[in-house]
Amino acid sequence: MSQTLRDKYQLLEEIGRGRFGKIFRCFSAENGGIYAAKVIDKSLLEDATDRECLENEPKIMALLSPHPNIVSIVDAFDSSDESLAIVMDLCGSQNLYDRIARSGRAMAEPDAASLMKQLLLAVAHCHRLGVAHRDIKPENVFFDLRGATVKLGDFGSAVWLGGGSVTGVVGTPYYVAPEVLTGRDYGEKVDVWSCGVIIYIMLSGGIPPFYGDSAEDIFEAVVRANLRFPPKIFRSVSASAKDLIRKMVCRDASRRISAEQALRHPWILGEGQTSERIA
Ligand SMILES: Nc1ncnc2c1ncn2[C@@H]1O[C@H](COP(=O)(O)OP(=O)(O)OP(=O)(O)O)[C@@H](O)[C@H]1O
Repeated sequence: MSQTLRDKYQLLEEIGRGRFGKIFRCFSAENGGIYAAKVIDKSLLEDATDRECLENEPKIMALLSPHPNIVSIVDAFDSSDESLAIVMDLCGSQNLYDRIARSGRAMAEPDAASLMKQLLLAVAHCHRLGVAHRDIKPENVFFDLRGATVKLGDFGSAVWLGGGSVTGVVGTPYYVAPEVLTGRDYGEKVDVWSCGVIIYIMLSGGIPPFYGDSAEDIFEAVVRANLRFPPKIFRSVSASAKDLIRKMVCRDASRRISAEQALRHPWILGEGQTSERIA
């Protein structure tokens, strides 16, 4: 008989809930480690796409692990029709969304550049292995337990592209790239767009570049892709940061820079320390 989650791990308290399951802190008697266990109740998976995505999640995490800026998978248990459990790195309780929301003001450029560099290292690793995350947003950017290292998580929407492209609307309104919404084939550059939106939000103190009162209004603004830097908000933001955002939040995916190229941009290389402050 195959081993179950509870044979190997002691489940401790619940630390989070997703659409299909719960996250627990857990203890391994075998190595004394403390991890996070995501337990998915398969009966809650309504359609075939959800089922496919969730069954893909541990496979994609295994392909990407280990990487210092990605939540690594440690173990997985699949009881074919009841539940799926993923044991992974335990992250701190604050994600990037909480950090932005709690501070209530624009993040200093060196802090934003240091976080973005780590996120781009994770994204470039995914892309090198043919994986697009497809749901990069501050809520999925976790930190290690010390709160120092970025860990990209939640690969529930990720897809293996294998050098090709896919279709299908996946993602979260503020962060989704226009080519996802227009129904065309798209590739891994959708993640670069989302990272560019995150830089904008970090440097604006929480204001997204494309917004509206409903999901439809946000989608329309995304498809128009009219990127602006209101002087009231961006007056003290460096020209270098804006240049990088423009190159990442670029409507034409073929002209949009890659994650590798973004890592070589002066704002990232100089860790957000720019001498100029011209609009
Ligand atoms: N590795 C982890 N370490 C610590 N906490 C985690 C970890 N993974 C998830 N969590 C916590 O559990 C919550 C739910 O995570 P999960 O990835 O299942 O779902 P979600 O992204 O909210 O939902 P969805 O099911 O829509 O993808 C997170 O917001 C976070 O607070």
